[in-house]
Amino acid sequence: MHQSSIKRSLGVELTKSIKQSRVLLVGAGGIGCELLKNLVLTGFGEIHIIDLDTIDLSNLNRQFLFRHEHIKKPKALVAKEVAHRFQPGAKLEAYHANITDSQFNVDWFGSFNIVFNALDNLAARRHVNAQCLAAGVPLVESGTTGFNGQVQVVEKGKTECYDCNEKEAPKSFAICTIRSNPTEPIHCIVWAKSYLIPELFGQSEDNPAELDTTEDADNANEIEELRKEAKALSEIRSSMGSSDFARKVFENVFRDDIERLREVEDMWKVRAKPDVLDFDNLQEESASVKSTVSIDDQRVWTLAEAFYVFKDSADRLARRLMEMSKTSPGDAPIITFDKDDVDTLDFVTATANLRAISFHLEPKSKFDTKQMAGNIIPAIATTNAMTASLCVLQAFKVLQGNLANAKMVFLERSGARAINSYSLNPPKPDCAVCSFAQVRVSFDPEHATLGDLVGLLREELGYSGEFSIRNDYRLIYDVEESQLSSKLSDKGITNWASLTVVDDDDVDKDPRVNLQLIISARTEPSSEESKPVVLQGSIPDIPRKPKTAPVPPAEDVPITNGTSVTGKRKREGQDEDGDEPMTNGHVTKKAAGESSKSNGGELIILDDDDEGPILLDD
Ligand SMILES: Nc1ncnc2c1ncn2[C@@H]1O[C@H](COP(=O)(O)OP(=O)(O)OP(=O)(O)O)[C@@H](O)[C@H]1O
Ligand SMILES: [Zn+2]
Repeated sequence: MHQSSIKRSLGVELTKSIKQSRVLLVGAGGIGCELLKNLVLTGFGEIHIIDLDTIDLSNLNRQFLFRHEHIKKPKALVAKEVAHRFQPGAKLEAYHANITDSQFNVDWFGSFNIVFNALDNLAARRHVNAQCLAAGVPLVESGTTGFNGQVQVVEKGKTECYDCNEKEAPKSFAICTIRSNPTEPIHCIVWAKSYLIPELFGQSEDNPAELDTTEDADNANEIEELRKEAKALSEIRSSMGSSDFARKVFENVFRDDIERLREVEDMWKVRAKPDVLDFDNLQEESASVKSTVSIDDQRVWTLAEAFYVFKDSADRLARRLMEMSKTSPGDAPIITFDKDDVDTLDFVTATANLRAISFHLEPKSKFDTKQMAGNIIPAIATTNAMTASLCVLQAFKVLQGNLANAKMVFLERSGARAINSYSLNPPKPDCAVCSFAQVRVSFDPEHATLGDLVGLLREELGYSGEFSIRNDYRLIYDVEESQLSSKLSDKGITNWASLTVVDDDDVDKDPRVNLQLIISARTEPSSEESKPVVLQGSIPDIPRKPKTAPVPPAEDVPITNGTSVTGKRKREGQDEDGDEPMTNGHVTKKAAGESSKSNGGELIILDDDDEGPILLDD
């Protein structure tokens, strides 16, 4: 958009603050490329871009700033160079670096008006969240998976932070589901990939990550059964190389095992018993299957085809393993599942489908199996583009100081609307990440000890009871600590370290909220009388932890734990269809031809050729 149209749409005031803003963009991947283009074209005054990665062939389909000739070059630098061409007057700065590096300290974060996260991992997101809270800089957090997208505005003391809500643990499946009672195709795929392949060709794992091995009552019997079967399979394993190998595997898992399960009558009251598969029948039926069938990855194979691929891939893997033992005798060779290793993918697709058919579940194509087994959710350029635009719309509210109208926005396909937005919740009072007080402390790296720091907390900040000090990685001090004379630098505390003091006193003693200590190395030379650890600024008033969490205002839709993208969260009040009650957020369309109203305030008009302008009045 031309600058004068922007001024007309957004108003003089907002256009001016956009121009004067210094913003940081963390991540120049799928969302980052789109966002950078938006920021540059909207006229943001100064944009700093950071990304630790280099460009890969697989990025080119959606990270549109990158071309073939850029492969292996740093994303941040290329993104800067290419985006600069859109707006030659733009002031851009690029860093090919990790955002968690200590050079990007709190003061550096504090030099920006807004930070945008366009990251792909929890650790970096958490880090930026914490730094923005410490620096008091607003953060626009975003993420996408497939067709889903999410944008969240975070401002210390005013909104929930990224960590106010617990994040969902990676998905794992109960052993009994995988082993005995698969009810979805994914259960068969996980069985093939995380159980059968390791047992036959790899190292039998006691605790594969995808299996929940907690020994509760339900699982205990299964674990016992599993051990018995593992033994049978390891005997089969020793027949590898003989012409019987595939038959032995097949008869173990698709005949004997299924027969055993069919006898557990209780299991089949509400669903059909699994079918026993017959090796000889299928051998006959598969005689006419083309030897190239496994190349056909889009079409779901028939039972006979799956059988053919099973036998063929089992033989390929067995030959490979024997070859490997010959070339490196002594080491026990193993083959593990890799979605890009065709032999293992063929084996997983074929065995998962044989199992799916046996349990009356839907078999999957090799292509789908690859996505599911590799936990791949394809990135979708359109979702990234829409999410990046929503980030900019939210940034406008932040710049206008209009947080009351800023929103948590979700893009989704399942609900009635593609875009849903919700008022921002106030910070969770018991969130250890954002409910904190903060002090700055300078220290003399050569002399300061843990005792000096603990002394400062006791004497100047009034900590009398039990408390502990930790950093992101470990405990530095607690009441049992005896090494008070160790130097802080020996404890890994360097310039710009951030430590958290946790008041461990009982609730009845009215413990303080967490205290964040930002520690910087002293710049002026130490004199004889200067203390090794010195509080900067005045003594802060550290609030007490709330006893019970206050109820959020009634008009807000509470946002709690669940599934989504930036933090894998789901909203309370959302029913199974994904239709949630809407409160404030809504998207309305303005009749085509109506003129755009520019009040420099809350209305944002987007031009849409087909439908007329779209008014986002959120
Ligand atoms: N700690 C970090 N510091 C700087 N940049 C980071 C950090 N962690 C992740 N990133 C960057 O964030 C970007 C996230 O983009 P995106 O989700 O599109 O991932 P991708 O790796 O480019 O693509 P995909 O994972 O889908 O193949 C990546 O370019 C990645 O290098
Ligand atoms: Zn929080």
